[in-house]
Amino acid sequence: MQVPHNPFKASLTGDTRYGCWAGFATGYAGEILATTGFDWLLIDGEHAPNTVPTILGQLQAVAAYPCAPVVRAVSHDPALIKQLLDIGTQTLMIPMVDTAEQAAQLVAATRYPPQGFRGVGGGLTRATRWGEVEDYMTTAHEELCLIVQVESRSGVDNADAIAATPGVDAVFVGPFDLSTDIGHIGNPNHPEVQAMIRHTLDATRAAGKAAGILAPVEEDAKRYADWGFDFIAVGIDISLLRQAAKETVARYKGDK
Ligand SMILES: O=C(O)C(=O)C[C@H](O)[C@@H](O)CO
Repeated sequence: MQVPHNPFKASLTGDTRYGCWAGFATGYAGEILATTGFDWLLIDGEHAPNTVPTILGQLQAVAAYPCAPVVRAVSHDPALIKQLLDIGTQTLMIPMVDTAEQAAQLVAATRYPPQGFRGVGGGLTRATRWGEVEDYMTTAHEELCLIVQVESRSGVDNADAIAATPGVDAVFVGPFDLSTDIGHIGNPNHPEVQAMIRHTLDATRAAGKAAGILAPVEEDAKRYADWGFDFIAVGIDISLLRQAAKETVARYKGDK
């Protein structure tokens, strides 16, 4: 058996890929989303109540569908990264990357020696399909996609070097953290934030890498698509459910 193909990595640039944030932390909800036509799903280990076993369940639940799972870790911890890769994560997103040195460390955490320092799980892991992928250790990196999040003033200042780091496949702007970091709390549309988002996009594309962003408001998502963002999360499952529930109840009970 060969290491599974990663269609998300293969299609990083080209047509804009539309995704949804998956925050319910269950395979059942993830599987529903995977059947709706989104190109990718963000299984959120940063702000949703996920653990390694709940993320595993979601990877298994969506595996049958043409909807690529992207797993976001809660930290830069190499031990956690090792576990996420071992359960079969092939597209990994890491939040709060501020420097090229951090980016290089993250790449190293995803690579076996001598390129990095990932520990060997071998036949114990879903990543190797319990040993069936015999050349996993020499081929895993080819199908692994590392996305780093730029979401602070220092990250934007260092965006060129972060994006150019070998082994970084894409940069994902976190507009809410970025706006908050620079003092425009929760206001990604402030002109200063918009200029920083545009700068990060330009730096990423100049490095030949793909750029992504979260944009749950349609007008914003369309603007970012026009700017050239390659992958955009246009929905958040929890907000979608809440909004639909509120609209439904309002139809019967009014806005009381
Ligand atoms: O800063 C951002 O924007 C993100 O990184 C996304 C948020 O963390 C997400 O949880 C939605 O608020």
